[in-house]
Amino acid sequence: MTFNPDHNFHAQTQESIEKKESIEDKVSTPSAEPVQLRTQSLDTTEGVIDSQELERVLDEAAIEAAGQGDGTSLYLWGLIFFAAIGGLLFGYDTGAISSVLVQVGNDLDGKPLSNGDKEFITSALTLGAIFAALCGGLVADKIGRKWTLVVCDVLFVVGAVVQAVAKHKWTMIPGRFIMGWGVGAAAQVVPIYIQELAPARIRGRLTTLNSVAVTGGQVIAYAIGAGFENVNDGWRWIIAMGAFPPVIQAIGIHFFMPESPRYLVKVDKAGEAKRAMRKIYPQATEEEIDKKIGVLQRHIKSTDLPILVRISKIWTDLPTRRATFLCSLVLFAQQLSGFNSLMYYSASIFKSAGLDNPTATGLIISGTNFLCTFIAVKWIDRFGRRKFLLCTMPGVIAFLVATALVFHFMLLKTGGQLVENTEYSSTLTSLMLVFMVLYVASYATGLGNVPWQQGEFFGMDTRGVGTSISTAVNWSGNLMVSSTFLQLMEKITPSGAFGFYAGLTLIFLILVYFLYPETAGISLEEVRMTLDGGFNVKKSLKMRKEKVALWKAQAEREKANKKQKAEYLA
Ligand SMILES: O[C@H]1[C@H](O)[C@@H](O)[C@H](O)[C@@H](O)[C@H]1O
Repeated sequence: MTFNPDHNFHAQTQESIEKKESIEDKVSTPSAEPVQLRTQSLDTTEGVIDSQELERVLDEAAIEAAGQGDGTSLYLWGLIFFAAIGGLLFGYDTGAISSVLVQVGNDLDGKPLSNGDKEFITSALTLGAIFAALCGGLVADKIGRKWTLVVCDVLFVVGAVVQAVAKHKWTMIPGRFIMGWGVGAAAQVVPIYIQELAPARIRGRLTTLNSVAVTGGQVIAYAIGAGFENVNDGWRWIIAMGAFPPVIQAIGIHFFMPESPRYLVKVDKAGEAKRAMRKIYPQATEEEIDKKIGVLQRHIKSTDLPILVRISKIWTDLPTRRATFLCSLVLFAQQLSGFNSLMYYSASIFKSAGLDNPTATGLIISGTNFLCTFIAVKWIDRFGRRKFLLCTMPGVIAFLVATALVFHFMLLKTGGQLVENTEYSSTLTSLMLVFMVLYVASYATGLGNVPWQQGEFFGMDTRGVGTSISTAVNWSGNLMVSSTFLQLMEKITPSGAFGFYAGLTLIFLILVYFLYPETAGISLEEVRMTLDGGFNVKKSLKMRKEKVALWKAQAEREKANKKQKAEYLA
């Protein structure tokens, strides 16, 4: 048989068009039979189908057929940039506190802050964020994603101004509490907005951009903090600077950002949704846009249950209960591994340890966290979420223990406590820094990022409620660490505090090993099937193994095809 180099490509395109048409037929024909797709059947008539999966296939088919790259447009990137300012502010406002605490001196109430005051100020933001996480999703459903972001911007600005002009602790604390509402709501809404805009094929990757924005915001906060280290009232400027990005975002929202098409369809504004879609997908035909709107309408109809029903499903529907438990577990583990004790108080620790530029040194911590986030973003899908956690959590434990040991020897001469103005061994101080950096690197590649992939554990109808609960659990863990760390160091010494986090992380590692299934590369439908009847870790690993074998075979085939084509052309 003679080889026709174009044969495979025509066949593929034809196949994808056929696949797309057959799926679209099913979508627009309520009485149609279930479609056999990939490894599972999707019943569009009962609303069993996960529309993300369906959308993904539609996107893929449309893109493959039209040969249009990954389906993104400059406009879409612009939208994601403006939305990610919310993540940047989350990072900036949580990261800035580290330098603020060491620079505030006697500026509040004319006396230095006690450890309790520092913890109170820091955790006021976290407390606000817990409340906001619980109701951010509901507000976004009521007034839309775009206007919720505007509300966040207002909260960011008001919170920043109140803190920047504060003369008393009791002005500073409410200012941070208000800001916390902005942070918590933005943390909830930005990923939702990005997810609803992004083409399904790169949705996961675009969502992790939010993590990049958060950790990037923390680096910027540390860098600005270091810049203002020796400036009079510098801490007020550090906080005040957090008031500018929200203004830029609000302008972007006003002139540039459309409401999420999904939300528009939900509130019966299909015309506006179409206009938004046309801008987001300039390469799509009018027919494709109509089909996408059809998918959204059908899907919203099948998943738009009353809020009380959705909340009760978290408990009554067993796979959803397990999903909520698992997501809360790893998001709690993320916080109780103690990372934010460094994010919030590293400058205070470094100052007590006698380092000259504590905030600038802290940049190593936030910088490592930021850079290692990219490792997670790049490899998370290929390597697998479970594997990432199981490989990095032992590193977190080991380097926490190592840090605790170094502290133990370093602080022998001051009775185990960090005492300011003491000359500590420079070798041990450097070793402390090295182990802290390694600890942060292990944290950021696993625990810092993997738990935020939580959305894939839930069905569309419970995703909002389920992730609100687990996000609130995350902020609660954050509150526990931020409101106790300094006193914990006082009571059980720094070495005891880090050892304590190591012990907690070990317990979480054991739980992850026995309970956390692999979700990478498994379709959303399959993830839910995995949680049916138990946590089914083994089943999920088997499924993934089969998938990986399938991909490998496919990759081999593609390679052989390419080789054959190259040989033919030669
Ligand atoms: O994933 C993020 C990230 O690791 C941040 O650096 C940390 O401050 C947050 O608490 C966490 O949720």
